[in-house]
Amino acid sequence: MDIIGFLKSQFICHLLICYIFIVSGLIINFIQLFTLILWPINKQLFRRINCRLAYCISSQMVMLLEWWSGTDCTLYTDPENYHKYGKENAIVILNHNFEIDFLCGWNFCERFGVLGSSKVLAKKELSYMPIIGWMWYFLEIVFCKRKWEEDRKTVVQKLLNLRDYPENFWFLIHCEGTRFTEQKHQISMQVAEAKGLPKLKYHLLPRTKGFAVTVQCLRNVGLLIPCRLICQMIHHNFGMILHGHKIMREIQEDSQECSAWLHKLYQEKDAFQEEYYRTGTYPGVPIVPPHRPWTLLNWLFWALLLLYPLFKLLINMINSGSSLTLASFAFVIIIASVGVRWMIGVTEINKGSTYGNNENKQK
Ligand SMILES: CC/C=C\C/C=C\C/C=C\C/C=C\C/C=C\C/C=C\CCC(=O)SCCNC(=O)CCNC(=O)[C@H](O)C(C)(C)COP(=O)(O)OP(=O)(O)OC[C@H]1O[C@@H](n2cnc3c(N)ncnc32)[C@H](O)[C@@H]1OP(=O)(O)O
Ligand SMILES: CCCCCCCCCCCCCCCCCC(=O)OC[C@@H](O)COP(=O)(O)O
Repeated sequence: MDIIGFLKSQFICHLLICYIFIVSGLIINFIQLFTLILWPINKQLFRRINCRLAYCISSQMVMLLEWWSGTDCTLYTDPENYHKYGKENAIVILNHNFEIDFLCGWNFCERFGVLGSSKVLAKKELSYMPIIGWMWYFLEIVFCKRKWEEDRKTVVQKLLNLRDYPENFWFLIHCEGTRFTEQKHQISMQVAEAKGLPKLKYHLLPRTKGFAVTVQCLRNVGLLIPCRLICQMIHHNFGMILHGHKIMREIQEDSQECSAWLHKLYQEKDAFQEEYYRTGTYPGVPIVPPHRPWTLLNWLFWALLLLYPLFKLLINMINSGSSLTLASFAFVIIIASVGVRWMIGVTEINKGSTYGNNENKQK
């Protein structure tokens, strides 16, 4: 194993990366709190500043993926539309099968320059998560309880608020509403059968209401939705598929038409996945969008800023020889490790919600 490989496997390095993430994240959350003063005076400035502050947090996780783990994500796309990515607003429909699909999504956002402003229709529980969840509050992320009767008003209102957002953004919807498990798949296929829809082999049945209101709220109100970004993600090499072409004429505003369009799309996605397992490739031209240095530079900035006081503190503590101080320090590290472990747990499917498991019984 080379020296870099050795460092990557060391717990102490993981601890330091987490330290930088937590401390910088909390500092940024704190600054975000102060930016609220701007909201009544200059809303657009508030939004622009928060996009940059959010970038400082989310880009650290992207740095981990692209620089630390050395992962590249491949885009299978139509080269004609490639130049539009990041230059226009878009609704992104991404399948939700894996634990780090959000990180691969962020990776593409970074490479197309929309990471700071990226948005998602996310479950409400994520808004309580320290650092990322709190950061999302300032980005005007749309949260839902996944109970349509309760969500209808708030989701529509939040979407309408985004009409005059001053930065280009991608709005992500995982239409399945939950991550894939065998049990959820079986139940959702029962629903598909009851609705007379074709069965899907690799996807849960999409929920259509969130998508329909997103299309309704973000069209004809100043926002362009020119690209149809349909992402397919696979587990073992983070390959992705994406097709982009004009959407305006294709998606109807009527909810029923929207719903039919979405079901057809998932049937197409299922066929792409089947094709991938058969041939090892997706339709479209594979492109790896170029790296940008900013995620690494941002991380180095925070590392320099925060590691120096940490080491100084450590040296002072060791010199002081006080066992109480050392014990308190060890206690803080244990608490922080448990906190990070809990945050990572949020991404784990086996700790996921029961949404989609027992719905038939409830409804
Ligand atoms: C180049 C580009 C490439 C890549 C870039 C990719 C992405 C980058 C972009 C942005 C990144 C930004 C941020 C990402 C970072 C992190 C975020 C990651 C993840 C967070 C995501 C989540 O939290 S997912 C969970 C929350 N989101 C959703 O649920 C969205 C989808 N859901 C909906 O739209 C729902 O309709 C709803 C939530 C609005 C309402 O929920 P409710 O449960 O009330 O649903 P419905 O009323 O729709 O359900 C009832 C209908 O469904 C039928 N039914 C019943 N059981 C099932 C079942 N098991 N499966 C399917 N359908 C079922 C039922 O019959 C009802 O039918 P109707 O005919 O009445 O509709
Ligand atoms: C430099 C970085 C250092 C990293 C150390 C800290 C790691 C912290 C990791 C925090 C990750 C937070 C990202 C949250 C996004 C999770 C999205 C997600 O996967 O949500 C699930 C829902 O969609 C559906 O939920 P289920 O109904 O399946 O249940």
